Amino acid sequence: MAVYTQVSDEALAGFLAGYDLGEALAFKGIAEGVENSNYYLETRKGRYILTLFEKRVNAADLPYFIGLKQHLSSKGYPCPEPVMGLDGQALRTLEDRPAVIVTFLDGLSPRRPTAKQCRSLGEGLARMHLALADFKGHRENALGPSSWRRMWDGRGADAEAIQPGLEAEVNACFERINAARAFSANLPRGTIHADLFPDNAFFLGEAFSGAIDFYFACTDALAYDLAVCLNSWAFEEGNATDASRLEYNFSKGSALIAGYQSVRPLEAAEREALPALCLGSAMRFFLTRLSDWSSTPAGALVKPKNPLEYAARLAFHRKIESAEGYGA
Ligand SMILES: Nc1ncnc2c1ncn2[C@@H]1O[C@H](COP(=O)(O)OP(=O)(O)O)[C@@H](O)[C@H]1O
Ligand SMILES: N[C@@H](CCOP(=O)(O)O)C(=O)O
Repeated sequence: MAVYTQVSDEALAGFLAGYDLGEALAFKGIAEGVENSNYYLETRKGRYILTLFEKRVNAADLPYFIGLKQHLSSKGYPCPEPVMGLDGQALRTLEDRPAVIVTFLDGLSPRRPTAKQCRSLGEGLARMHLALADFKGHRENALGPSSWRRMWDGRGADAEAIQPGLEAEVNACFERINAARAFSANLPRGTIHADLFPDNAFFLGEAFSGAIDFYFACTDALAYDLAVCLNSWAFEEGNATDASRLEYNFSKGSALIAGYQSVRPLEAAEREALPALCLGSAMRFFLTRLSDWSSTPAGALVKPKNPLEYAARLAFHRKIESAEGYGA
């Protein structure tokens, strides 16, 4: 579960005294999530999420993330809205951690997204890109292409240990990424979510109702965000023992791209870059998962995510030559 920091009753009461929310009527740790400690909070004013930021989030980035959510909320985009304290600040301290309260978002994260939900998600992603077009904040993508080689160096044996032959496969993918123009091309850039997986998107029925967890958001190619979503929404989930049988679901992928393009049509250069961007974003999640997999001790509170699910995606993308291969 992802509650790394316990909050005492006294600390919570003292913290809430800094807001105009009243006292807590309900306060419960949330099991989902892997990065930070999240609590469900209810007061007479409404329902909220209280987040305490743990070690992987750089405290210096927090004003950027808060500003981004304020910007989206001010445009009516459905996302958690930071709640200000009586001093006008959203970012405060609780149990020696940076902490924020944000509004609670209704909706459910799909376990197995349908093609209709993929289309709606694509629309929601493009609307997010447009709503953020005039956001002034800037943050480099700390997990962008220049970090991948560094993350991979020295990890070949870890990869071989989970699947013989994987080191050579990953090296072959790096050759393909290095040869691709996508990462140096002048693709349209802007503020991207960079982690809009199904567990970070909410739906009411088939309709996208909002996005959460903006803690990887950064300035990067807009089509890279679409590639992250194709990876996380359009592959049929396998299980821990048979991740190699994951397959691209053409109907879901093509619905996601169509939904995106119904709001923001892709430029020719973005279409051309799509296979390399999909390969690159699969590499990014493969590498962070491989690192977590190798460094998480057995019996740890949070179960690391399976890197083989992303090795399967790498193998798929290496064979795709054009955007048509994804149903674009
Ligand atoms: N604003 C919100 N409204 C409703 N539920 C939320 C909200 N923010 C987080 N949650 C719940 O908390 C869980 C963990 O949040 P998340 O931001 O993904 O955590 P982490 O950054 O630790 O991975 C989500 O899966 C969701 O169930
Ligand atoms: N989406 C990433 C892990 C990040 O977890 P989140 O709970 O913060 O979305 C992955 O699946 O590897």
